[in-house]
Amino acid sequence: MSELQQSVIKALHVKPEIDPKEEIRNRIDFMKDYLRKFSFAKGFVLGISGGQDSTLLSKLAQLAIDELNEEHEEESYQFIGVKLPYGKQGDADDVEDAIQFVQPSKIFTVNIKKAVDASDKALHEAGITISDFLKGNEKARERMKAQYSIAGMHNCFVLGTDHAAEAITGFFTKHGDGACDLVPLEGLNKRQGKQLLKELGCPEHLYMKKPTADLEDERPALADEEALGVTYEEVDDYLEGKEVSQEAKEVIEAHYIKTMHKREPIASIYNDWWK
Ligand SMILES: Nc1ncnc2c1ncn2[C@@H]1O[C@H](COP(=O)(O)OP(=O)(O)OC[C@H]2O[C@@H]([n+]3cccc(C(=O)O)c3)[C@H](O)[C@@H]2O)[C@@H](O)[C@H]1O
Ligand SMILES: Nc1ncnc2c1ncn2[C@@H]1O[C@H](COP(=O)(O)OP(=O)(O)OP(=O)(O)O)[C@@H](O)[C@H]1O
Ligand SMILES: [Mg+2]
Repeated sequence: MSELQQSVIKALHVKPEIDPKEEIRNRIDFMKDYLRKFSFAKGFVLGISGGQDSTLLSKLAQLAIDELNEEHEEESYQFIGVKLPYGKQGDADDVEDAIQFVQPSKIFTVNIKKAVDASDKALHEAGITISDFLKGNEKARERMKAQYSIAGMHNCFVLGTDHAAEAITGFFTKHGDGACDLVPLEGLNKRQGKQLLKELGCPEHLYMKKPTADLEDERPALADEEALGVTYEEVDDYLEGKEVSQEAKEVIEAHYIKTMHKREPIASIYNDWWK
């Protein structure tokens, strides 16, 4: 294993093998401990997209909330799941299946289309016509705004689904889905996330579907693997310290280096990661 691969694995806290039950327990306990630490806090908010990561984290969050409510013998804590479609969502049925599986304490629906289109129009009027790709990042940031408003009104924290297989490629929108208060899935790769969902009894189709950011109008449901130019099998192998093809290694490491700014503290005269 190269020095870079070793340092990536260490920085992203990935284990070559996991005990799914233990990972579930530790991550639920982390969320419970965090809420106990801040007495004003009453729960968590997370967008439910119908994809693997938000299904997993929503389920863990709801389990944490259920345990806290049971321990306090009152229903004072809540997990708020948020549907955040841009217009009509292609995989809306999967959102309903995820909700059925999680049984969130509360659900809100915020359609982000009007806000994103208004922002697009305002920029256009200012002489800036954004690309479809950048409009995708606006969708992610609009979702972030809605989640923070809901969290602010309910004394809740915003959860983020970032995990090792996403962090390594920096495949998230800076200050969009990358903005959050807690990252309980940190350290897991994509196949380990699947192991946890299987252990939790999740319907298989929710974790066997192709991961997609689904941000672009012109390429709906574009598979992450196509956008990244590498498969999650290869990314996961790399993160577990296994051999991957030279081509995959180059693609992964190029993403890692290019997106360093998303994982490090914001550049300033008091840090030197960027030098
Ligand atoms: N070296 C550097 N130091 C400091 N800042 C740097 C920088 N390089 C770029 N930047 C800044 O970062 C910006 C680019 O970063 P960012 O705005 O994030 O945009 P960018 O990384 O270009 O795009 C986000 C990518 O994440 C994907 N994504 C987004 C959301 C969700 C998911 C998903 O899987 O669900 C995937 C999306 O499909 C796209 O491929 C630049 O405009 C610049 O402001
Ligand atoms: N349409 C949506 N509705 C609600 N939340 C969304 C939506 N799209 C994205 N999000 C939020 O942004 C996060 C990042 O999206 P991402 O695609 O990485 O995760 P996912 O959809 O849960 O899983 P997968 O990677 O398998 O597609 C989601 O976990 C979710 O919290
Ligand atoms: Mg998705």
